[in-house]
Amino acid sequence: MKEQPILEVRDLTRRFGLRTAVRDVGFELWPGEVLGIVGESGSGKTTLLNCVGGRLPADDGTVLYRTAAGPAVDMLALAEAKRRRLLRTEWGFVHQNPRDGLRLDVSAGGNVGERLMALGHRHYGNLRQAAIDWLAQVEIDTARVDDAPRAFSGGMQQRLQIARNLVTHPRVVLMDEPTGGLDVSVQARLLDLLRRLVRETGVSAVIVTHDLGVARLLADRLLVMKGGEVVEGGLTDRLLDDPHHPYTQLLVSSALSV
Ligand SMILES: Nc1ncnc2c1ncn2[C@@H]1O[C@H](COP(=O)(O)OP(=O)(O)OP(=O)(O)O)[C@@H](O)[C@H]1O
Repeated sequence: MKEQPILEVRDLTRRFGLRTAVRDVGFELWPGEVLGIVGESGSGKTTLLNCVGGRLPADDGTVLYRTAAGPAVDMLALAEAKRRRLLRTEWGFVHQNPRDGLRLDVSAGGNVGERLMALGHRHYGNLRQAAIDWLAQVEIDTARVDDAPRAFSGGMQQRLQIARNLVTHPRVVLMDEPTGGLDVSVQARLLDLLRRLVRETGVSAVIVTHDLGVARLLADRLLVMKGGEVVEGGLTDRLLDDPHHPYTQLLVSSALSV
């Protein structure tokens, strides 16, 4: 059977009052692909991601998702309960600030295990073992399994948020500046980890970042946004080595000069 995109976004538009934050944006995400969305601050990246991930209503457009069961559904037109169930069982969302994606007063193990519980897993020993396995995967000392993430460093919290998202084996993960707000050395380690995990799990991912270095390391393909619109898209190496649109040329040359 011919491979089909797992996600097809078409003509997505979102306005805030008179300002159009995202205008007629479309893209496809293929199975196992990492798509990076880059652009300067205010270009609409986060708004786009939030609309695709059901965190913000869109004014227009479709988000066609090919479900694990087979049929494609428009996530924006689904009944709320169905949409929530799919988001919980087949999607993940990694926030820039791990505090937005974790329960800070619940133990690290609980943060990972409760996602499995939400899918109906009940066996305590298995939940705990899965949590321990995932802490190890994201390089958190498993002796910290009972500690609350409030006491973790920013890098550890972010790795825990990633474990919490991946433990359920989602098919699509959306990430908003996953390495933003971290020290450069912590960022580098997290980037290596993310790169390994997306390869090993084969998850399809959309990653919003303003950092072209992050985009180059993680993304197979890039979309460049400016003023709410996509101005250029293409394979990461081609796009960064030979940008066609003047705005992309500016982004690339200013990233090289810092
Ligand atoms: N809740 C909101 N209310 C009003 N305007 C908003 C809101 N959220 C975003 N905007 C506007 O929409 C536009 C796109 O913002 P968005 O946050 O999506 O950009 P971004 O590319 O993600 O930027 P950043 O990297 O700084 O987060 C901006 O002009 C912003 O001011």
